[in-house]
Amino acid sequence: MMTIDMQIEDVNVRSTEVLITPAALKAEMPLSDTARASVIEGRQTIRNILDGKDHRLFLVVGPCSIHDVNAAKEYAQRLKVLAEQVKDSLYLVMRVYFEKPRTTVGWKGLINDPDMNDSFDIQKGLHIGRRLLLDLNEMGLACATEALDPMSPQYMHDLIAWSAIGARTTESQTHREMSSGLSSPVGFKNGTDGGLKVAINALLSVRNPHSFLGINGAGQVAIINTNGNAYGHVVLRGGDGKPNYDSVSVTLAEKELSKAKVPSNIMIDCSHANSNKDPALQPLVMDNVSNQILEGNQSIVGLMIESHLKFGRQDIPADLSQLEYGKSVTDGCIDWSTTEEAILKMHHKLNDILPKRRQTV
Ligand SMILES: O=C[C@H](O)[C@H](O)COP(=O)(O)O
Ligand SMILES: C=C(OP(=O)(O)O)C(=O)O
Repeated sequence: MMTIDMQIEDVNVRSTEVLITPAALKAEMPLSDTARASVIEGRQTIRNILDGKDHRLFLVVGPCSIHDVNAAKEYAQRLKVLAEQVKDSLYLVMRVYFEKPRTTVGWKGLINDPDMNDSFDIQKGLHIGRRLLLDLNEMGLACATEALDPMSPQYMHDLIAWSAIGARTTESQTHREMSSGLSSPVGFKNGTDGGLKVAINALLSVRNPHSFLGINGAGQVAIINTNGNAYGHVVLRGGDGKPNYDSVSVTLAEKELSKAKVPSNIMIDCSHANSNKDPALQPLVMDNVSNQILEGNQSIVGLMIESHLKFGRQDIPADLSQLEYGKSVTDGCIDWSTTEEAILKMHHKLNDILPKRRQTV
């Protein structure tokens, strides 16, 4: 005889667990005056670059993902020194990615599984993430992240100067709605197939007010009513096995942005499909972008570089004591000395020309 399962709710839900509220996490780790100043300066500098009021390029540079706070802090100390050296031409923002969108499955980042052992201690992940962002901002480094889970900005966006919406979520209404309320500028990647239309549609959506379901600081389900975010821009990351950082692709992107009547602000992601996922190719992309600027490009405002202390990537071992310090556990990265060399080269190449371009005031 056929047995019928009468359960109609939570059929596929194993369990739920109540989390700390955003307000309680912030009360445990409040924004210090120094960190606040760093966030304000970071956001305003990037807005000024997007508005053509600051001649510099902004570079989002750092590990593909953060899994080890000590390595992230060591990286940050080096980046801070470099940022000072190149500050006349390049504004360096540290890539502090805690949430990884996966093509299928895999480790989803420090917030989701901080112990990297499928224990999914999100409560711990939120604490570690907020603490690290506070520490980095207190060092005077502006931080960038990918806004993936629509709830996590409530916990730490007050410490973020620039956000990305990734290639897998640029077309998602949920992510466009969330971005319309984010306090930082937001870069929308082109789709994984290389299509730019989804990112341009995102810009047209995100600049408008939205009302949607979310959580408030007290952790209550709420209607979130937003003003719209005027500081959206596209990020070219290549796709479908082809790059799109070259001057022809950039010119085509400019034409599409102009047709959509949105500002011609383009960021180039030197990694992902623009480097065919070979991190060693990223400095070549950086150099090509420098040459485009020397030859008169007016639309490129920033770059993204995946970089860590050590070159390459590693799989997460079952025995975590076997993890190699300072090496990515997601996409491959260039190492620190290559990063330093490539950024200094860009600075020396562009230092004279940048003050003469894009200035609106
Ligand atoms: O930047 C990171 C990865 O490209 C992205 O998270 C997808 O990774 P995956 O294809 O290894 O899942
Ligand atoms: C996931 C990322 O990129 P993309 O969305 O372009 O694949 C990333 O920058 O970490």
